[in-house]
Amino acid sequence: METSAPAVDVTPTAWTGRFDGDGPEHRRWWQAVAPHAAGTAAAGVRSAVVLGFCSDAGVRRNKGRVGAAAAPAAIRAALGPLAFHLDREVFDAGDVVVEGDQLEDGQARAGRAISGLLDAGNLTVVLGGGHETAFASYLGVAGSEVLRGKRLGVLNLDAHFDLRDEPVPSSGTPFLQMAQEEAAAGRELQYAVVGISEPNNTRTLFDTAERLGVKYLLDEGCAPEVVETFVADFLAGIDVLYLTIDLDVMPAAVAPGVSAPAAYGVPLPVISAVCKQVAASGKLVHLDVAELNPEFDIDGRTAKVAARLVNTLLA
Ligand SMILES: N=CN[C@@H](CCC(=O)O)C(=O)O
Ligand SMILES: [Mn+2]
Ligand SMILES: [Mn+2]
Repeated sequence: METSAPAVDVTPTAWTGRFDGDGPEHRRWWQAVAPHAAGTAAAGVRSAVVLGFCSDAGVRRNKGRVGAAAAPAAIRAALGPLAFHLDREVFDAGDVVVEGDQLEDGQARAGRAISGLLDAGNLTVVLGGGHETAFASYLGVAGSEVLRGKRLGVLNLDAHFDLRDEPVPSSGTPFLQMAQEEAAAGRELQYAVVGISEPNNTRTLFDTAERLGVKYLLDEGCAPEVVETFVADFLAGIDVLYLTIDLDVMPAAVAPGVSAPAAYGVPLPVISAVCKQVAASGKLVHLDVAELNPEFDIDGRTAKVAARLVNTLLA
């Protein structure tokens, strides 16, 4: 399958990692990932294409701790040394960079790049960026042929609803923006969230979630079997899935490198199980990982978790 190159700001740079040999038995991510423009997909298995979204403009607007613009490079650095056990090819399309406060422009450009990659038959993986990444992802999926006539579901693993009603878009608004776009298109957003922290979402946000018919699980209610049933029920009502992981869904000890670390959080094994479940569903068309802030990461802990989850989702 031929893949077409999206228009991005930064073309892929070399990936690095430990070298144990050139043979496939020694292969690590850094040896397996090829620049997107040079890639062709293996027959039968969708290629994955990684795209960075270097942005913390939305976090800044949302009064958070900025630094997520450096996250795509940090996640690539954490992925590079991992042993490569995947059956699919992986390409790197480079980065879309949000300059200054030009968030809407960056989201639109990333959206076009994602749509092109989806239309070429790829599984797209966006490395955010603050959670404003999610609206870029939505633009990409909604603008793609993969959605035509299909029921879209957005599954967010997050301590926050990100349904803020604000005068300008930010990292706190993407899912309300999606709901508004879907309504304008005569559809209803199918939005579910796993890991909501009650003390970190105001009554207004719960009311908005209720009004929009958002399905959610509180962090304290995320027993493994409960989460599995919740995700299975959500998957049963949709055709195509966009999965977004806000790393602050996990406890601060696991994911310290975020704008808003979680006091409680959903354990990594539960989040990992969700990733396996959605990957096995056959409905996943697009995913992103958001809110990593390398400035606050401890020993690359959060970047390693992000890399591990991306690896799980593509396996
Ligand atoms: N993407 C982040 N969203 C959260 C941040 C909360 C916080 O900074 O405490 C929100 O807007 O609710
Ligand atoms: Mn969050
Ligand atoms: Mn979020």
